[in-house]
Amino acid sequence: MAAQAVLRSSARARLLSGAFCAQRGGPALWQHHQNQRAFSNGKILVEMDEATGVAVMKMKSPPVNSLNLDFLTEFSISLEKLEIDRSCRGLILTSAVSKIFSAGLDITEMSGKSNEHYAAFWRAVQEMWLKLYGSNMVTIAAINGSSPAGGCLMALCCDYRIMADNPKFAIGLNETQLGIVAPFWFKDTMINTIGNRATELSLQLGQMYPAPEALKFGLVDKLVPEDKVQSAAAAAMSQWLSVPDHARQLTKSMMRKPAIDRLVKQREADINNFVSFISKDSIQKSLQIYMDRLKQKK
Ligand SMILES: CC/C=C\C/C=C\CCCC/C=C/C(=O)SCCNC(=O)CCNC(=O)[C@H](O)C(C)(C)COP(=O)(O)OP(=O)(O)OC[C@H]1O[C@@H](n2cnc3c(N)ncnc32)[C@H](O)[C@@H]1OP(=O)(O)O
Repeated sequence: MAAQAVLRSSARARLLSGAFCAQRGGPALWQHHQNQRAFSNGKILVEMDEATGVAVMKMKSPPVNSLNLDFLTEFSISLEKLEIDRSCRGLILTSAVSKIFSAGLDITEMSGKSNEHYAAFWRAVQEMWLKLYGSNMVTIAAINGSSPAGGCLMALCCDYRIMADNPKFAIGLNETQLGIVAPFWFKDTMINTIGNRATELSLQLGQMYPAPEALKFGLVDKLVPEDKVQSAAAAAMSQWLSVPDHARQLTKSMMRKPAIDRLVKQREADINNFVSFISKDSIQKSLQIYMDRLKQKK
């Protein structure tokens, strides 16, 4: 895919230079055990089944798998490593943290930091989206917990979503509830999944949907009991992998390329937009109020 080609160069350069690995105290090498391979960079664990060509990526950044700069960098590099591995055809994205898929973007990365930091953070968010939404692999989200905002975006980037059938777990793009605005590419990803009107309702209200409602709304494709999420994802994966890769990949590209190209074309403008928006005093105040409420609910 065009966007993949653009993206691959920078992440691959970092991957090959080992800059990221050195920063983490050593290269994230594959560990082999029978038919399994695994690597971990700290916040992400990847287990690959060589017999099926399916990798399971587990987010393990407690307490809530919030997407900070370190996490996003590890995520993109791990994904790139799988993308360039020809034996890997499918990816199941899930969480190793109980009851949480991902709490979305780390709010502390968007509060009280320098403009340079906001720009680096937003570039990393964009990169995560470009890589996951544009992946050539079959991607299935095994949503085993709550998944607000950026966590919902990650799930929406996948080709298929299976969620634990627990009404305590909710998913949605709730940005307006924080007093912030989901950018156009978050919106495009949701429109491509549930359509324009449902997206407008959902985004304006900043709606979080408990699992059963998320299924009705089309935000997720299937609900299964909590302890069956991984096995259901594996079963769905084998169905998806029965389709010839080249035909499925070209079809995926046809569906997603317009949205991907749109961000690729305006990447720098989107970063500048984010920085000027997020650094406003009124927005910083809204985020502070939201964080205070989160802490007070305990
Ligand atoms: C014009 C437009 C132009 C450009 C764009 C402009 C704007 C930018 C748009 C940015 C898009 C933003 C996307 C996002 O993802 S924003 C993040 C949204 N996330 C949330 O709202 C989630 C909030 N969290 C929760 O609801 C709950 O924590 C959760 C996930 C349901 C788990 O609940 P629970 O198990 O009870 O855990 P706690 O609430 O007690 O949380 C534990 C601990 O984690 C801290 N925390 C939670 N979420 C976050 C987060 N997202 N970032 C940072 N920290 C988080 C929480 O405060 C607790 O911390 P403590 O120190 O008290 O233990």
